[in-house]
Formats: sequence, structure tokens, C-alpha cells
Amino acid sequence: MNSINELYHEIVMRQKTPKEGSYTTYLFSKGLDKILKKVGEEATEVVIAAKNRNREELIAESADLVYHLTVLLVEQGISLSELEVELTSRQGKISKTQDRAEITEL
Ligand SMILES: N=c1c2ncn([C@@H]3O[C@H](COP(=O)(O)OP(=O)(O)OP(=O)(O)O)[C@@H](O)[C@H]3O)c2ncn1[C@@H]1O[C@H](COP(=O)(O)O)[C@@H](O)[C@H]1O
Repeated sequence: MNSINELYHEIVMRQKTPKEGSYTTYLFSKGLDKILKKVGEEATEVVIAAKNRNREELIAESADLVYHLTVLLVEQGISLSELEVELTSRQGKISKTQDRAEITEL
């Protein structure tokens, strides 16, 4: 998605050149633990929105999660191309679903 590319590059810019009033700058100034906390929170909010079958909230929370995950990738020095290589390497592979423990509860 092109918008994710643009978002990624905007976040890289914020890391290189902090900007006053920028939430991304605030996250980088707080550091890894804060970014990880936000990724965890936003992931949980995605789960809750989906569980409630609330489409609008799910879209909004998914966008929050993608944004915070992108900040994390930038912080860790992982490029979108690396992510793409990993996803592409999985294409066409048969997923292994046997011998897995059943997930019975959330
Ligand atoms: N996509 C996003 C984006 N998604 C979510 N957020 C911010 O993430 C925060 C999450 O909200 P929460 O209520 O969970 O957290 P909070 O209480 O505000 O903050 P905390 O004290 O919990 O850290 C909000 O302040 C949102 O504004 C984002 N902030 C910025 N972007 C994009 O990032 C780019 C750089 O923007 P700046 O960060 O403004 O420079 C731009 O393209 C922005 O659109």
C-alpha cells in the first residue's frame, strides 16, 4: 500500500529531524518501551473491536496499530522492503494446521 510507504518515510523523517508537537517525535523521545507499550495497547484494542463486531472501531484501531507498528519497525531499523521479502517468501506455501494445539478461549 502506497500510503504505508509514505507513512514509513514520514516517520523516518521524524526520527532524523524531531518536530515540535509531533506525536511521532514524542514516541521516539520516550523510547522503545513506550513504543512497545503502545503496540500492545493498540493490538488489544483491535481484538476488542473485532470481538464486538464494531467495523468502524476496528478500522480505526487497525490504523492505530499499523501506525505504531510502523514506528516500531523504524525504531528497530527494519525497512518495508524487508517485510515485503518475508511476506513474498511465504507466498504459495501451504500453511501447516495439523498438530497444533486447539485455541479454545480468547
Ligand atoms: N498515523 C498516525 C497516527 N495514528 C495514531 N496516532 C496518534 O497516536 C496516539 C494514540 O492515541 P492514544 O489515545 O492511544 O494515546 P495518547 O493518550 O494520545 O498518548 P499516550 O500518552 O498513550 O502515548 C494519538 O495521539 C494519535 O494522534 C498517530 N500520529 C501520527 N500519525 C501519522 O504520522 C505522521 C507523522 O505525524 P506526527 O507524529 O504528527 O509528526 C503523519 O502522517 C500522521 O498522520
